[in-house]
Amino acid sequence: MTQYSSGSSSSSSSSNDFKDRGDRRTLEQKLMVAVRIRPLAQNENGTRSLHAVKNKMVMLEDQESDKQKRVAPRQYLYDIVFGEDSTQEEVYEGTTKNLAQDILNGYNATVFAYGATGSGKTYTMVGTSSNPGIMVRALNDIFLAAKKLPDDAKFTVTMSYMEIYNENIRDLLNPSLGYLDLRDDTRGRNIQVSGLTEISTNSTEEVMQLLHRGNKARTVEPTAANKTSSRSHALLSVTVRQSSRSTQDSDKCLHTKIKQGRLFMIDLAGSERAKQTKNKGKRLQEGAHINRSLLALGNCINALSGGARYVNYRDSKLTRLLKEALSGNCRTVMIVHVSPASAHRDESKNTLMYADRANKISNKVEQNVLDVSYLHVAQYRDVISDLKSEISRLRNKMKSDIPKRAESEEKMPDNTHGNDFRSLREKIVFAFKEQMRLRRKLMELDSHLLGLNIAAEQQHSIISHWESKNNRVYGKTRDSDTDRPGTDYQVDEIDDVDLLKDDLEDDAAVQQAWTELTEITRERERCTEMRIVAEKELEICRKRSAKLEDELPSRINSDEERELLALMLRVHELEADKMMLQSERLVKQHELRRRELLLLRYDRQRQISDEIITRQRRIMEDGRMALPADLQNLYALYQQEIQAATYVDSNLGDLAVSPTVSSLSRGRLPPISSRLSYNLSSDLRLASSSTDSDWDSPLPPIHEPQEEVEHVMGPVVQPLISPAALFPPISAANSRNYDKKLRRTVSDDSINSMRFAHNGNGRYNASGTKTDDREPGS
Ligand SMILES: Nc1ncnc2c1ncn2[C@@H]1O[C@H](COP(=O)(O)OP(=O)(O)OP(=O)(O)O)[C@@H](O)[C@H]1O
Repeated sequence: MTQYSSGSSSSSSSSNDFKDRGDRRTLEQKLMVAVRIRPLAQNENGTRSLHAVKNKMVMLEDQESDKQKRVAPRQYLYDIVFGEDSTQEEVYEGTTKNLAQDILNGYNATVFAYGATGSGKTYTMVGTSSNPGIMVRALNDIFLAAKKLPDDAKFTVTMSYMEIYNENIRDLLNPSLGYLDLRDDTRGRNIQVSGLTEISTNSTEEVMQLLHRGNKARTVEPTAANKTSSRSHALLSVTVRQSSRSTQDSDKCLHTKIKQGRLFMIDLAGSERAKQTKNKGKRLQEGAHINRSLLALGNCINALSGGARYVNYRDSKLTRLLKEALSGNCRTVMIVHVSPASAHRDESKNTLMYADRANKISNKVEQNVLDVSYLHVAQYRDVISDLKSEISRLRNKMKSDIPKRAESEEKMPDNTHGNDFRSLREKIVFAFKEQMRLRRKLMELDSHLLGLNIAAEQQHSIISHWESKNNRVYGKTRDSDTDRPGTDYQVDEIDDVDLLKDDLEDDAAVQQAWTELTEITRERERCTEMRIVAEKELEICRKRSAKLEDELPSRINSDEERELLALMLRVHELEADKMMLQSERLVKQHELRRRELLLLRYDRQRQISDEIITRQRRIMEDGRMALPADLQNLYALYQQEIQAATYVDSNLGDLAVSPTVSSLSRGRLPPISSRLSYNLSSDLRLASSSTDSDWDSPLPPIHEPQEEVEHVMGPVVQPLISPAALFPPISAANSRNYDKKLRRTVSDDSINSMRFAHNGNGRYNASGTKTDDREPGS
């Protein structure tokens, strides 16, 4: 299943607005419109109605009637205009060359050729063997650029090629599959062509052969307007995926950076007028389908250029597939083709106007970089793409070597052959099933390892929290071994037996976390060993499959057998699709867990910051220190933030008289606490201030935390696991009981909610239930 969602692209244009979002770069990208004017054909009588002016403008001559009225010729401005004598190389360099590099940098891009029938679209996109077009040149450049990548970067190119003919999708790399379904979710996103052949290769020659094969399979018919008129829209998709492994961190996790870019190259069928093409019957019906889908495309372009809030992409399969290119995360180049001949003036004018509207469309594009900080997530996609290559190799084997088959037919009596074929088929099915089992096992082990890494991080956070809390509150010093379980704290001064009891309980909590951590580490080692064994088994299985594949061509004896095998491969393909969906779900689940952990960390940091502010404030109030102006400004900003959050949180209706403004105008700051009423600031200062002084503090009152975690900064985004479940408020005056309560929560809820239950045998499973001892993937 091929996905046509989330894409992006970059641009070399300096006018683009790049924003850095951490690792990802986002930019506002205008749809680039290029115009190519094809040379006059021999049968066109030599008069021209349009020509290029200075690579940016097309001048459209008047009609005879306008000339008499002395109407000025129309001028159209575009990003770039190629005149009649432009070469294939110039067009490629001016429109697509930069995209090839962008794809390697993890951006998505689309180039599509638009124009009336016979205007030169296929010439630009496909070209001839002596003068290749954009598709071949772009693929060549992608492979050349990939060769320059560092050796440790893993690089794969996957391609698919399809056509939309009469609103039906056909696989050009495997036309025998018949019509394919287009699927998307209810909101029209994640568009997928089910069952489309995706071939993964690192060989330029193979890609060129595939492209040639696809072009030969395309529906092309002669019409009065064009001897080789394309009767379908052809869509070539090239996906480049790079993963580079970098440093290992203290947890021995591999950090993998994955960049994925996709280049979509589309040769649209030409818009046509029945009068000009003189089409009848089947040709006329094709023309109607072509025009309808181009009309849908035109409507989308109109809506987008006019800034419409709703754009209807659902009118044709073409627009559904182009949705991302037109309005999503994708850099898009539209190459508009026109004939200069006077006879085609009206069509050319329509096309130029169409292009003019498209000129106003812009997209937000983003680099597709996934920083995978956990072990092996990157392999999910590899697993699926390996499976798909396996299937497509088998398919190719089925088709090749027919002469050999004929020879073997003569040698073998009928029933021997039947048994032989059956046994081979069974062996292939078995080998494939075995591969699927092992790959699934690997995937599940990886997923389990990811979960263990997250659980380990969580335990580290718990340990670090309790330890820092003890050091801070009771001024204890730790000996050098406290990082390990079973270590005693050195207590300087203890005059309270209860405190000592609590200390011991804290210590027990830390110890428990350490115990959990040791078990997690043990489980991690066990899984890693299982993984190594599974990988070895898979390698053996793959070799066995390859041997069976080699035998295949000589064993197929009839079309029925071929069909049977094709059916079997289809089943395998669907299995692979299913596995892909499962793997994507796993990746999403892990991403969610990772974000939960991140939220917990941020919340912890925020609590520490609040504590620092509160303590510093106490010192300032006690010492009656004057506030420096810049700090006062910062407090004002802080106050505004809290109010904004409070407003959203509690839907406070009437904030007409802003306390911030009124308090600041009196040179004082309003209270910090969001729960405090604004017009009682002086009472509140008395109620919540840390001192009994009548000194009029310029600082906001201190907010005393209550039993539950108070969010001084206003409402926080709640992670799926409440931060309170992991970290108690540092500043809680009566935190001892609360701490005890939390400790229980830490060891039960947090782990449970991360869905890692500890079973009786000291093993963790990812299901969150105390079930049996089954190995992942078994
Ligand atoms: N720039 C060019 N230089 C030389 N020949 C060209 C050029 N553009 C187009 N041609 C020739 O014009 C004819 C029509 O071109 P082409 O088939 O590419 O048109 P098309 O727009 O793809 O038409 P259709 O929509 O009917 O498929 C072909 O014979 C092609 O070789």
